Amino acid sequence: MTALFVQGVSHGFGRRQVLSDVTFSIPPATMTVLLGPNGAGKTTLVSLVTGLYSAHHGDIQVFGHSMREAPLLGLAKMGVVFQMPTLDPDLTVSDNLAYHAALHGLSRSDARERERIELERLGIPDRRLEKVRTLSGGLRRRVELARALLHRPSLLIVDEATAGLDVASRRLFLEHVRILCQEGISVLWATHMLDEVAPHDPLLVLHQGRLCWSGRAANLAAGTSLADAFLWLTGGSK
Ligand SMILES: Nc1ncnc2c1ncn2[C@@H]1O[C@H](COP(=O)(O)OP(=O)(O)OP(=O)(O)O)[C@@H](O)[C@H]1O
Repeated sequence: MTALFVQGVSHGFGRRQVLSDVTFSIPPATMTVLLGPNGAGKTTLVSLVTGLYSAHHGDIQVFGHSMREAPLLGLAKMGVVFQMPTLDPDLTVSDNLAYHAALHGLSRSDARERERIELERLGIPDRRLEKVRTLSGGLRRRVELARALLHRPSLLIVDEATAGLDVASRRLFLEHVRILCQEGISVLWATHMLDEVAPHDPLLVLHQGRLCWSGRAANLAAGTSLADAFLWLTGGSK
């Protein structure tokens, strides 16, 4: 079943049109990259998919659940790492995760077990009792990923989560997400960083609120570099 189906979505703020007739779908167990320059509309699209706003036009379905008609069913299937960090820095890692688990209706014992598994998976089992404020940016992002996975989502939305991380932390975070895909989770990865795209990734290029290309990244880069093709599509240069 299609993990995410976005059909004819348009949205704007006031008179400003930010997304125009965006249509795409995300197959199961792939990392689909939503690539676009600053201001292309990536975060607005993520906000619509995650139910923060309701799209003015069009339909969004998460595993067949309409985000307009049955948003709670869609959200139950979805984990999100937002562009802006949303952990409470004065709480411990464990308390941040427990709060999220409670929102998703997990029992305390289930939450504790899920926390153990996800912190272990992300290589930070020993940090659970530390306050988030004391962690590096890279570790905080990993905690946010652990939090997004607590309720066992089948679709993970990641919005420019590597911004501000050093090269090693960025690579590690991306590797963790790619492993999740191999384990069967579908991912929508929004970024403007070309080096985060792998040749086999399904790629969506967003420019000025319109999808201007979709297909395998390798096909876009065929005969040229991904950077040149991206700049050509988005009116940069080349
Ligand atoms: N709440 C809002 N009110 C008015 N305009 C907005 C709002 N949110 C976003 N915009 C505008 O919509 C456009 C798209 O913004 P958006 O943040 O979705 O792009 P983006 O691709 O995520 O950019 P970036 O890579 O810089 O985060 C921008 O011109 C932005 O100024």
